[in-house]
Order: sequence, then structure tokens, then C-alpha cells
Amino acid sequence: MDPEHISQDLKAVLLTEEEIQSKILELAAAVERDYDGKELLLVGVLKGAVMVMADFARALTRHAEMDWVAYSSYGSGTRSSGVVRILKDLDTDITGRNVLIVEDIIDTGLTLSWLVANLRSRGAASVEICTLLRKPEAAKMAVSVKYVGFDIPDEFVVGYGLDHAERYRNLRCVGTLAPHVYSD
Ligand SMILES: O=P(O)(O)OC[C@H]1O[C@H](OP(=O)(O)OP(=O)(O)O)[C@H](O)[C@@H]1O
Ligand code: HPA
Ligand SMILES: [Mg+2]
Repeated sequence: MDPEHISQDLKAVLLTEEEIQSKILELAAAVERDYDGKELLLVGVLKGAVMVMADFARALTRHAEMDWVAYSSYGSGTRSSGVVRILKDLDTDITGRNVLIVEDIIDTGLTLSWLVANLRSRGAASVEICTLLRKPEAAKMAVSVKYVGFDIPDEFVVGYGLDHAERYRNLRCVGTLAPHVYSD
């Protein structure tokens, strides 16, 4: 295999492309049922949620607006710094809106607990979360999540939007990294 091939850096594939895509269809069906007759604003958390948002939004057969926020707490490492840095705020006034946050992963919960409180304080009618992945054993903050794709073990994962030092976001699967890739 080409030594530059991205999948050579994986220790194991945790979720295949097929498993991810079928879960996204399930999540979209649940959201369609729950928001029947209500307007819906999807808020994606950059950059990791780009892939989930792209597939999830297209799995919906109803109208849904999209907006984006960017808050970074990981930088290039594999541990949360605990400091949430605002990189990009919403373009939309969310007063009275039904907001559904779309995330790739809830790890310590620090990012999302901060974001939910922040969006609620702006007068949204409702704020719920849809995340593809969650690490129950890593939780430092309890976050109430309405839609969860997969609960996964407390290991650093990459792919399908998730990065390590900005790489691996373009993998179609989610996997764990081989030890030779880590520097921290
Ligand atoms: O539950 P937590 O421990 O707060 O971790 C989850 C957050 O960390 C990652 O974002 P990151 O800060 O790496 O930014 P990125 O999406 O641009 O990679 C991920 O996309 C979540 O937003
Ligand atoms: O396991 C992870 N991988 C990539 N980014 C992350 N951000 C929080 N947890 C993770
Ligand atoms: Mg990241």
C-alpha cells in the first residue's frame, strides 16, 4: 500500500461508513418525528461536525435551516484544554427558534455544556443536541443529549470530521489511531 495512505495510521476501525450512514438515517427519522409541524434550525459545530451535518441535513426530507458556530478546546492535542475559545458565532438571531445542535462527538462535555447554556441564554424556544458519538466514561460535565448515534469507549478517535492535528477528517470511517501517530 502507498505509505502515505491515510488508513495506515489507524489502529482499528470502530465504525464503518455503512454503520455511520445507517445511524444517520435513524437519527434523521427520529428528528423528523419529534419536530413534526415545528420549524427547525440546525446549528453545526465547526469543524468536526461538517460531515455529520452534511449527511444528516440531507437525510431530512423536511425544511431545516443551517447555521454554524466554531469553538475550539482541543487545539492540536488529544486532550481538552478545558478552555472554550469562540472562533465563530451564529449568523442567526435564535430568539424563539427550535435549535438542534449537530455535533460529531461529546467527549468531556465541556464544549457542549457551555454551548447549550450560551444558546439558551439567547432566548431560543428549545435547544437540543444531536451527536454522532459520545464517550460516557470521559464525561466531566453532564450534558443532556436527545439524539446519540453511538456510545464509544474513552479512546481518541479520528475520521468522519474528527481530527488529530487537523488530519484524518476526510476518512469515511471512524477509527482509533495507531500509537506511532501520537506525539503527546
Ligand atoms: O466534549 P468535549 O471534550 O468538549 O469535546 C468535544 C468537542 O471537541 C471537538 O472539537 P475541537 O475543539 O477539536 O474542534 P474541531 O471540531 O475544529 O476539531 C469536537 O468536535 C467537539 O466539538
Ligand atoms: O476522540 C476525539 N477525537 C478527535 N477530536 C476529539 N474531540 C474530542 N474528543 C475527540
Ligand atoms: Mg478537533
